[in-house]
Amino acid sequence: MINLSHNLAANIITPRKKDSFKGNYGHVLIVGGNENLGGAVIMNAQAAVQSGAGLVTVATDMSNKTAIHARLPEVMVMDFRQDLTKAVQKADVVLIGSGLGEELSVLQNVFAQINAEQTLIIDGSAITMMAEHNLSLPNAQVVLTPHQMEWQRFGEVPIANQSMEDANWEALVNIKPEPILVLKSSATQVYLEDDMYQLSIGGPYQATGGMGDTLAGMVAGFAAQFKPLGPAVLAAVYCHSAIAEELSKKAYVTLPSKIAEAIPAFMQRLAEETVAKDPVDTKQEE
Ligand SMILES: NC(=O)C1=CN([C@@H]2O[C@H](COP(=O)(O)OP(=O)(O)OC[C@H]3O[C@@H](n4cnc5c(N)ncnc54)[C@H](O)[C@@H]3O)[C@@H](O)[C@H]2O)[C@@H](O)CC1
Ligand SMILES: Nc1ncnc2c1ncn2[C@@H]1O[C@H](COP(=O)(O)OP(=O)(O)O)[C@@H](O)[C@H]1O
Ligand SMILES: [Mg+2]
Repeated sequence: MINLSHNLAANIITPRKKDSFKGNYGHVLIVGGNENLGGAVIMNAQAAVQSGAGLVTVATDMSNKTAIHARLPEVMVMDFRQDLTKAVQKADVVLIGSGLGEELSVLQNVFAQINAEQTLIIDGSAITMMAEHNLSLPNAQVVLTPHQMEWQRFGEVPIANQSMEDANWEALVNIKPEPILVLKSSATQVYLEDDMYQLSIGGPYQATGGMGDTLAGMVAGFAAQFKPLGPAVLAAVYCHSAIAEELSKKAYVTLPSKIAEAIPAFMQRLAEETVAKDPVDTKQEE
């Protein structure tokens, strides 16, 4: 077990190169939000944009379009019931499942289009549908972000056993291709290659709807910009709870949208630590 520490995040969030443009920071496609759960994709998208993804497109139920545009003018919107072939092809990272409800054909279409080089983050309703319909993972770089009930459904590990590392590894052995597992709870664990990382920050001020949707958007935004994928996921998980913990000093609950608003300033502080540690290198990049 490795403590998911500040340094793991600080090492990956580095200053941006002066001659870069949006194409260097990845295109995220978010697929989710049925007619009742559009807020989930707004929270995904807000977190992905604030994390610094170069471009963000949301494929969703069209009843969500005006709300998304009103909240997030940075984001492009399309109907998740149209052919998603081109949209998936253009994406570096696809996040599917937050607020997706029971839109099985949307899930199957994305699974059919994704390729082995792309990152696929699977959250919320997509995990529940995979369990209900016995779907396998597609061939992609997969990150699963279940809460405890979703992991019980898909990984078939009873919630009571999920604090036991071995029980989760046993379930992971049977899942191909091997995903990165972010098992969310009051003591979130990340299973990555042969290691389990334990988050020791965060708290019950995070127990509010949309908190996981915000995390999923951060994972997508970080995965779009920072390589390799594993450390990017760890950094997103750490920053999400570190921001919440900071906000909790002055707030009884830390709303997901407030966490998203605080992401750029928090990332800037971590990037400045890189400059302080390595001033010569950074100067050469200017
Ligand atoms: N504003 C929105 O549009 C929101 C949309 N949401 C979406 O709604 C869909 C359903 O997700 P839900 O998680 O609400 O419903 P689920 O039915 O998938 O999970 C909730 C059930 O799991 C149980 N549970 C046990 N341990 C838990 C744990 N550690 N964390 C959470 N639940 C635990 C709860 O008691 C409850 O019975 C997802 O796609 C999700 O992304 C939610 O994120 C809430 C906000
Ligand atoms: N008591 C708690 N302590 C720390 N983190 C918590 C606590 N309760 C919830 N969280 C965090 O909030 C998020 C909840 O995710 P999830 O249940 O998927 O939310 P939603 O689907 O409503 O967006 C996870 O990141 C989880 O770790
Ligand atoms: Mg969730």
